[in-house]
Amino acid sequence: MNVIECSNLVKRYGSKSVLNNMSFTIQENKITGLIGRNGVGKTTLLKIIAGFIHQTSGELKVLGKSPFNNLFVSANSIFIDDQMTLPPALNLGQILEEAARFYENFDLELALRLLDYFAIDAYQYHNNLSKGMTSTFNMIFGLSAHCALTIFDEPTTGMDAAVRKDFYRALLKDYIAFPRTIIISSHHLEEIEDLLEDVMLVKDGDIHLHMPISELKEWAIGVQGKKSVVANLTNEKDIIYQKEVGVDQVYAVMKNDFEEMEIEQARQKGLKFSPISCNDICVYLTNRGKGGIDDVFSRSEHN
Ligand SMILES: Nc1ncnc2c1ncn2[C@@H]1O[C@H](COP(=O)(O)OP(=O)(O)OP(=O)(O)O)[C@@H](O)[C@H]1O
Repeated sequence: MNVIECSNLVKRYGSKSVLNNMSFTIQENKITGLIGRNGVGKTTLLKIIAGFIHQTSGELKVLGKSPFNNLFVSANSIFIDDQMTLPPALNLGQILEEAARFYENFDLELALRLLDYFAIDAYQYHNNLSKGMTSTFNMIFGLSAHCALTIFDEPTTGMDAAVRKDFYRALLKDYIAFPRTIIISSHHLEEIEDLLEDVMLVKDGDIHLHMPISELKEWAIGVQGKKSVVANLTNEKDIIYQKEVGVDQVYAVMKNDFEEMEIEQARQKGLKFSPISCNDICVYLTNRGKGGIDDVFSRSEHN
């Protein structure tokens, strides 16, 4: 079953177009990573899915319903980010108790055990928490809600490395015990890739790539060697990244659609092949085409 069905989704803020004709589906009980550069529209998309804001046009069904202002979607989904506003008059323990009354499958016992593990006092108030503790509490809230659709928008903001690691482990353990559809947006693909089943890469207001992480791991290949030999091999291929690595030597990254035999022949001509991490593939694919940061400095050095 598809938990999310989205076709030709458009979102504009005034004259600014953020999502352009986006179409995709997300199946039930999968963990999907939403990846993209700053400002590409990840939060906008997630807020539309959660029913917080309305799309400008296009069709969106979440759990079979149009999500905007829909009580069924609200009761069966949760959106966690670092801007969550929770009742200021209630302490953390009381907030969790109230949440347990709203969300049918809320695991209050788990929430209290996690609170205790992360040394967060249940009598504290949300407004008084540090940045990292706020994210940790929000994560506990989102995890314990056990909603059919759970959305984490950059959930680890402010968390230290140890807490981040614990969070991902808790998420995985809880997902195994209670499978559900989870979307995580993050800038740290390398940290979450072991958790993910699918990756959705957003670029220019559209889904640039949507595939299982296992396929993404083999999607690209790096080749290094003499410029003319590399050029011969990569002729007519879409190079997604290239840099000079010495005198007459170049390193290039491209989609891996080579036959085994082509690679073997190229090796015999002195070329070296290497795998590319999922994180690097996403960085290369979402490059803004303005060169690297070094170019900014080399231009000012030349002035
Ligand atoms: N309420 C709003 N009014 C006007 N523009 C907005 C509004 N919310 C977001 N935007 C703009 O829409 C674009 C996408 O923002 P969004 O927060 O969805 O990006 P993002 O991919 O989540 O970014 P980041 O990775 O930095 O969190 C940005 O250019 C942002 O300035």
